[in-house]
Amino acid sequence: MPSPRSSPSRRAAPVPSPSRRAAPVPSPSCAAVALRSLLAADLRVSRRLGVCAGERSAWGSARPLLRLLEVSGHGVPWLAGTLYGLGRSESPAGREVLLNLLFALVLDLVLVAVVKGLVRRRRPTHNKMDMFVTISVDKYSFPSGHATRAAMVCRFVLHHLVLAIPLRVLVVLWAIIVGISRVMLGRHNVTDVAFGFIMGYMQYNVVKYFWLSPLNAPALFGAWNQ
Ligand SMILES: CC(C)=CCC/C(C)=C/COP(=O)(O)O
Repeated sequence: MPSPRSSPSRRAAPVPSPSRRAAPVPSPSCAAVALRSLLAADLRVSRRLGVCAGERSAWGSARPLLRLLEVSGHGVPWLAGTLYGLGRSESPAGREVLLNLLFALVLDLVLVAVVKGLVRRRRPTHNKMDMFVTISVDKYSFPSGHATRAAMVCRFVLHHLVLAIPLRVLVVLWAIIVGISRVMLGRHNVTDVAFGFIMGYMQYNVVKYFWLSPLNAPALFGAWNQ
């Protein structure tokens, strides 16, 4: 006996009333598709370029050298060196430059922490978290703090130090290599470093705009010059 359930009339799907039909899924915008493709390509390329991500990686033997570069662009040596220079400086002009460099370095740390905290992009999965002195937001990778610092310091040094051409070239090369090494070490994706360079470059404009001098911060410089 066929069960009543299998009768064709009972199995026909009910036609939903117009008000109960599922809402159409909005198709992603062109910008969203482009962004998703860019990020997917970024992850793929960055993984390939992470050739020093571990001792056993393709270029693992170069890792100690790249970690040295990592320290050269780290906030601690830059802050410590600037404070030391400020303590030793005997010329008002030198003190002015170093005080503004200190302001630039602190501004960089704050802005990078804010953006990292907002974006919360995780570091690449192939990164080994064995970095020299980090703060809590450094578990995030966007933007690269080394890239922002390198670009900003590079502009700062080129504007305020009188250097021979070979040294100027060396400063620019250092900034570029610090950025590239972040991807090779597996610390960052390419877009973290690219955005970091742009952000650091623009941060220098902020430092230039708010340049501290005896004219606009007489109390600061007056206290120092006594
Ligand atoms: C603790 C201090 C003073 C600075 C932290 C510097 C640091 C670890 C930045 C992270 O750089 P990346 O974003 O390039 O990995």
